[in-house]
Amino acid sequence: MRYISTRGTAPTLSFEEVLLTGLASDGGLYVPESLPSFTVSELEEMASLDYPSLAHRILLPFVEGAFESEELQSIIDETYAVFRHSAVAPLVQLDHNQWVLELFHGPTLAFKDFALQLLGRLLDTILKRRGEKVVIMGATSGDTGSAAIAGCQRCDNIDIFILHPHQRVSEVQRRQMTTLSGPTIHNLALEGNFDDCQAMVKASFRDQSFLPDGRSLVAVNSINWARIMAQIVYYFYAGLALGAPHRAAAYSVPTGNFGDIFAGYLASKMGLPVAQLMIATNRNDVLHRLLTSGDYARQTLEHTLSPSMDISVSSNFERLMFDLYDRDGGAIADLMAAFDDGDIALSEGAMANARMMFASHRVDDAQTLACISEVWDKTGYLLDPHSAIGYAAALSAKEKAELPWVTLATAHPAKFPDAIGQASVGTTAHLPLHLAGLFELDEHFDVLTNDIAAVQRFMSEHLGA
Ligand SMILES: Cc1ncc(COP(=O)(O)O)c(C=O)c1O
Ligand SMILES: N[C@@H](CCOP(=O)(O)O)C(=O)O
Repeated sequence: MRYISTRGTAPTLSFEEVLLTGLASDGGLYVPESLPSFTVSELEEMASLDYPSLAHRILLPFVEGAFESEELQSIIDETYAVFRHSAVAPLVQLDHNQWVLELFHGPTLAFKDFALQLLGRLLDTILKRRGEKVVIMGATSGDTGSAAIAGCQRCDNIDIFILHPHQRVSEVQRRQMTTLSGPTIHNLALEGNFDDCQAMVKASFRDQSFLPDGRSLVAVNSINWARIMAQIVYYFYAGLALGAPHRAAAYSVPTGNFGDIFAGYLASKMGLPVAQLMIATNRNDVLHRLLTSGDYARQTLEHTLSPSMDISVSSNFERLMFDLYDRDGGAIADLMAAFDDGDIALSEGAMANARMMFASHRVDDAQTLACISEVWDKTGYLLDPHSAIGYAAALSAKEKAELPWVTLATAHPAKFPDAIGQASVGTTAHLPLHLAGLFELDEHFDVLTNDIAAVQRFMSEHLGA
């Protein structure tokens, strides 16, 4: 399997090379040159597989050349054995035709664990094999940070720097990152928002000259293909449980950086029957406005009750645009250059293609709280604010109400006690036992100004030998 850049001019890479990188050298994102796909009879046979076996079946073609079949299976088995639910990604039915896919049973209570527990293990194996040290740099609006640290802290050959927006993540999210300490783990609280953190990470990947010789950056954000790849699996797992390949389901996905929903799009291209992908956004609704108007216009970032989705530049949308423009890297390079300078309008053909698969819905804070409280009153099920946005969006799809809808429950409600409190449901969500002492542990983080030179100076001064 080879990987190509969405902007057409960077060299094609192997899986091992893609895992060890972030942005392509032309500024694009890597995608597989071609996708594996499954026939109806293969899908029928896959329907009986447990999560780790299904993951192996789906991921093996993507890692070709880097991992043999048995080695991959043992890494996958180890990865999902740390999840607290034996089904790994259980489906819970809340109403007629309404399911939630619980993606929060990993160590840090968010869907990020599915990919980052795996990525950490794949990276560790490759770095040991190559005898190399790398520097991990990531941006988080709350969940990627702790999942990346938890996933990669086993790696001997890394230093890890995670940027989060100062005072813009929940206290539980912050503590989950900042209490994971060690000489190679660095949490940087940036006096800015998530877009600033993400822009700094991307700029650092483009010019890595601030690092000492021999070191290079590896991404843990969804710009790294390995993140997307691992997230494809749970769409198959849910779809097969609900009758695929003979019945199609629709998926509602709380969306920020467009990585999770892009994995659903890939699942459909690989043969899973997907009736619709619903982009569920909070007030930061760039993608909802794009789908409605065709204009891809920047927006001032707002702080909401669903902080992990407080994102206005969705990295992975570029991967979808690449397909919408018939994989024409030159066209994407031109569009992204124009987007750097302002707003862009997508062609009618591209928008028509996008609307064949995607719908969108925007949910504000008041609607989020109303959804948490209505679902609690009706079913006794407590949604976190991000999952509530997904659920409210699924319910909004009235003309498709005959479909089975799967809302991706992307985080555990205990990560957001303030929002749950505001929903006045008369209950609280408890942290699982392994995090019960979170509020007693010491925190370690440095507050830095919103200045890339300051961040890069900090990094080069704090790199291990
Ligand atoms: C809890 C939660 N829900 C939804 C999202 C949005 O997912 P994506 O960025 O892949 O669109 C995030 C952040 O990525 C998140 O942490
Ligand atoms: N919502 C994320 C933001 C980073 O997105 P990623 O999927 O590209 O890592 C977070 O919680 O950190």
